Amino acid sequence: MATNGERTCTKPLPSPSPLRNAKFFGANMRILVTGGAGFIGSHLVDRLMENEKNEVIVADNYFTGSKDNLKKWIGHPRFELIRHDVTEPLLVEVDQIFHLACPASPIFYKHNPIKTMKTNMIGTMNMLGLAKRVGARILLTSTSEVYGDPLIHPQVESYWGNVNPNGVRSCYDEGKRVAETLMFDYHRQHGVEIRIARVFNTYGPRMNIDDGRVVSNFIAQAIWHEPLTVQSPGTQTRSFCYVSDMVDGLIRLMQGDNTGPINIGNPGEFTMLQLAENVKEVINPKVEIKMVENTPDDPRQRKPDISKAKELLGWEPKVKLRDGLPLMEEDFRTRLGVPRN
Ligand SMILES: NC(=O)c1ccc[n+]([C@@H]2O[C@H](COP(=O)([O-])OP(=O)(O)OC[C@H]3O[C@@H](n4cnc5c(N)ncnc54)[C@H](O)[C@@H]3O)[C@@H](O)[C@H]2O)c1
Ligand SMILES: O=C(O)[C@H]1O[C@H](OP(=O)(O)OP(=O)(O)OC[C@H]2O[C@@H](n3ccc(=O)[nH]c3=O)[C@H](O)[C@@H]2O)[C@H](O)[C@@H](O)[C@@H]1O
Repeated sequence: MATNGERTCTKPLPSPSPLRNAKFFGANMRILVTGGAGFIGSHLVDRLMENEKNEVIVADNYFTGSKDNLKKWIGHPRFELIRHDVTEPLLVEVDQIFHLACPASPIFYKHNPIKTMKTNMIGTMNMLGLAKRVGARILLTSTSEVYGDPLIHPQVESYWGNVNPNGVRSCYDEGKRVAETLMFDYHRQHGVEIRIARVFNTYGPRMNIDDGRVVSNFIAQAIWHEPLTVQSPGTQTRSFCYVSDMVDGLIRLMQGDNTGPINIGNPGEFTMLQLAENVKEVINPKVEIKMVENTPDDPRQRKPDISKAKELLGWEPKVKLRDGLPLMEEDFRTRLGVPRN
C-alpha cells in the first residue's frame, strides 16, 4: 500500500543550516527549482517569483529547457540561474526544493536512457542529500507513468502499477519509481520532509515546439497544415491538465502537511482520436488526421483519481481542454511567427 499521506516518520527534522538565514533583504523563503528552465518548471518559477517574500534559484542543464523560458527573471535581485546537472552535487542553502529536473517527453527521455536513469537516481539522491544537509522540504514531480500500463482505472495512489522493468520506457518510469523510493527512504531514515506529486499529462504555453508529446505535436501540425499524427490504435486515452492548474497543485502540495504520493492531473479523459478531433475543431478544421505506428509499451489508458488532491489539498483543475488549447495555440503561433488568418 502506498502511504496515506501522513508523515510516517517520528524522527526530528534535520536542523536548518545557519547559512539559510543569509537572505536577500526582504525575502524569507529561498526556494530551489531543479529543472526550472523547462516547461512546468518555468511556470512554477513565475508563480513563486510573484511572491515578494521568495528568492528563487533555478538549477538546470538546459537539456530540454531553455533560458528563454526565464528571460523575464534574469537579472532580478531575487532570482538566480545556475547551469548545473543534478547528477552532480549542488551546494546551496535553501528552505524548499522543487525537484523537477528530468526530461519528460518520451523521445527525449529515450534519447539517452542511461542518463535519464542517472538523473532520476543520482539526481534525486543528490537533492535529498542537499535537503538533509540544510533541513529543507523537498517535493518530487513523479509521474503517472509509475502506474505503467495500468490495470486499474482510474488510477488511485494505492495502486502499485503494471510496469515493464526492462522496456524502452523503463529508464523513465522505473527511474521515477526509484526516485519515489529514495524520497521515502530519506524520510524514514533521516526525517527529511518530503512531498511527492504524481503528475499526469500536462500541456500549455512554452512546451518545446519539437517536444514530441501529443498536444504540442498536434498543435504545431494544425498550425502548419500538416496531418495530425495519431499513433495507432488511437483509442488509447490520456487526461490533460493545463499548466496553471498543475502549478497550483504543486504549490499546495508543498505548502500542505501531506507527504503524498498524490495524483495531480485533470480527470477529463480523451482518446487520441478525440484529442485530434478537438485540435482540428479548435485550430484548423481543414487539417487531416493520419494514423501512424505506435511506440512500444505505450499505456492504453490513463486517468487520475483525484479524490486525495481534493480532500487533502482542496485542489481540483479549473481549465478545460477546450479552453486550454487556444491559449497554447496563441503561444505556438507567436513563437512560430504564423498568425491566425
Ligand atoms: N509535462 C508532463 O506531462 C509531465 C507529466 C508527468 C511528470 N512530469 C515531470 O515534471 C517534471 C517537468 O516536466 P516538464 O514537462 O516541464 O519537462 P521539461 O523537459 O520541459 O523540463 C525538464 C527540465 O529538466 C532539465 N533537466 C533534465 N535533466 C537534467 C539534469 N540532469 N540536470 C539538470 N536539469 C535537467 C531540462 O533541461 C528541463 O529544463 C519532470 O520531472 C517530469 O518527469 C511532467
Ligand atoms: O503524464 C505522464 O505521467 C507522462 O506522460 C507523458 O507520456 P505519454 O503519455 O506517453 O505522452 P505523449 O508522448 O504525449 O503520448 C500520449 C499519447 O499520444 C500518442 N501520440 C503521441 C504523439 C503523436 O504525435 N501522436 C500520438 O498519437 C501516444 O501514442 C500516446 O498514446 C509524458 O511525456 C511524461 O513526461 C509524463 O511523465
